[in-house]
Amino acid sequence: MSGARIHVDLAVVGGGSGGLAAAFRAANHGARVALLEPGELGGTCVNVGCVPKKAMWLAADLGARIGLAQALGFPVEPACPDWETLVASRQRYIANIHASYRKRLDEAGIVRLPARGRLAGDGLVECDDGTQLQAAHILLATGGSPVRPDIPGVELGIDSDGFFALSAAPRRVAIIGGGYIGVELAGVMQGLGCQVELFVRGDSLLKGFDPDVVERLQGNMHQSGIALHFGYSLAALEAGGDSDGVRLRERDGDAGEPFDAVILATGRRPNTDGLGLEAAGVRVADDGRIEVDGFQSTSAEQIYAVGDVTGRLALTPVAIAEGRRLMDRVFGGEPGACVDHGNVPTVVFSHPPLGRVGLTEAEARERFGGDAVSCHRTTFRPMLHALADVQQHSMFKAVCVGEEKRVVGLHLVGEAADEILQGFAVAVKMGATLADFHATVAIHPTSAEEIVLLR
Ligand SMILES: Cc1cc2nc3c(=O)[nH]c(=O)nc-3n(C[C@H](O)[C@H](O)[C@H](O)COP(=O)(O)OP(=O)(O)OC[C@H]3O[C@@H](n4cnc5c(N)ncnc54)[C@H](O)[C@@H]3O)c2cc1C
Ligand SMILES: NC(=O)c1ccc[n+]([C@@H]2O[C@H](COP(=O)([O-])OP(=O)(O)OC[C@H]3O[C@@H](n4cnc5c(N)ncnc54)[C@H](O)[C@@H]3O)[C@@H](O)[C@H]2O)c1
Repeated sequence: MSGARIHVDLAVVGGGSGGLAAAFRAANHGARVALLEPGELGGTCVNVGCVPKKAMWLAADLGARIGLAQALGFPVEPACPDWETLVASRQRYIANIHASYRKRLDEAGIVRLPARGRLAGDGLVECDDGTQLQAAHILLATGGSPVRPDIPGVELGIDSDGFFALSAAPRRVAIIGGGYIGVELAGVMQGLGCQVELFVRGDSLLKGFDPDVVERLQGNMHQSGIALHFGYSLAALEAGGDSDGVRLRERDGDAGEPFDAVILATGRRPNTDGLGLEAAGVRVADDGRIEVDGFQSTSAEQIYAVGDVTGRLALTPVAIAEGRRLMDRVFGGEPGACVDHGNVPTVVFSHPPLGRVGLTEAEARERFGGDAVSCHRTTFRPMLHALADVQQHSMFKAVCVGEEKRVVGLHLVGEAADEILQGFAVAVKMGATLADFHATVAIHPTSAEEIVLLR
């Protein structure tokens, strides 16, 4: 392909969740599509995000269940998994996804270019292998990358990409950052037999989630043996001296004992470097994200962006939905097609998982006024944990508005919260009231029934 100029209806820059979904949908509408991806197909989610994370989470969850099984009389001993076997099975799963994408792209007639692209103006996309794409429409779906704090010794740490490249389990691990990734990796690594300490700047984990369920999660994480350090200000990473380890130095404090690995989970930023955005007239916000309107259009004609590069909700299903709806609009004859970013459910794959859909109590009070809001909570021990006499509790909370008690927020933490939330998200999106929940007969005995029984 090198040196060739290819004419297409759509050039997709980035073959992650959003780019692939858009490419398939556009091809389905009859468009001629080319997709540029210099790395593995599937982007962050498939290669260094949701998929490998969930594989490790499932393994950690299994480990906890071996302990529960033992308590119920099964003749088994909790043990750490063989890391190599676990990673090999994870990577086999991912290789199958790559193969499936390649096959689907070929079947859809989408031109696949293993190259990095940049905008060259007037509908032209230049690829780093010399190919030029002349496109009627261009979609930017370049995702994001981890950011590291600007401190001395930062290169001694690894980020989430580095976590997925580990060839063995570290014994002692420090994780910096109390967002999604910090919390998820803390639970995963503790569950896989590492000794985890989580260092957080603020006074709680998961800012933006409902504080009641977060507090319950913190209790469960502490119970599982994770050491939580709040109000921690990291000043530097230092080589561990005689050992191979890495020490954390706190601002105005001492460097502690060395860790075998330090994971920096301090946020992500959109991938826009070298994309030629300015010259093409694509406006970039101060924080580096590509600005788009509600229809995914950028400030430049016929150039669109979806997913993490737009810096809105950095979730795979959001990137996919944005890509599909955009292509329904551009090639599918649906001029009003766009994504409703309200009531998007999300789950943090902590141990146990924590999920939300809709507003937190504080957000509801601000939007509707304090008097209009009522909250309904339950805390309980799931049956399996009670049987095994494990002190892990679930907490479910509904935030309701008005006399009719419309449910505007649902916040769950506890076993199976990840699977329970999806169906209830449909109900919240449809405007269900607490009375609708009560009118639904419970499924007994389950954790989910606690939601339709909330008082
Ligand atoms: C550790 C981790 C766990 C996560 N877990 C979850 C989860 O459980 N659930 C969930 O919903 N979300 C999760 N996410 C978020 C999710 O992965 C992202 O929201 C999603 O991948 C965004 O998709 P995207 O298409 O915008 O970008 P990406 O999937 O990042 O794809 C962008 C692609 O663009 C390519 N690219 C970049 N620059 C260029 C260029 N110039 N030319 C051509 N190609 C280029 C990149 O190589 C990449 O493949 C997780 C993220 C991380 C990091
Ligand atoms: N289960 C999921 O759906 C899932 C999982 C992982 C990631 N994601 C997506 O990816 C996005 C990025 O995740 P993330 O965890 O990287 O970001 P995040 O914004 O959720 O968390 C980053 C954390 O790092 C902290 N931090 C930043 N700089 C720091 C510093 N110098 N020292 C100490 N702490 C510092 C922040 O206070 C914050 O708590 C999420 O917002 C989410 O949308 C989703």
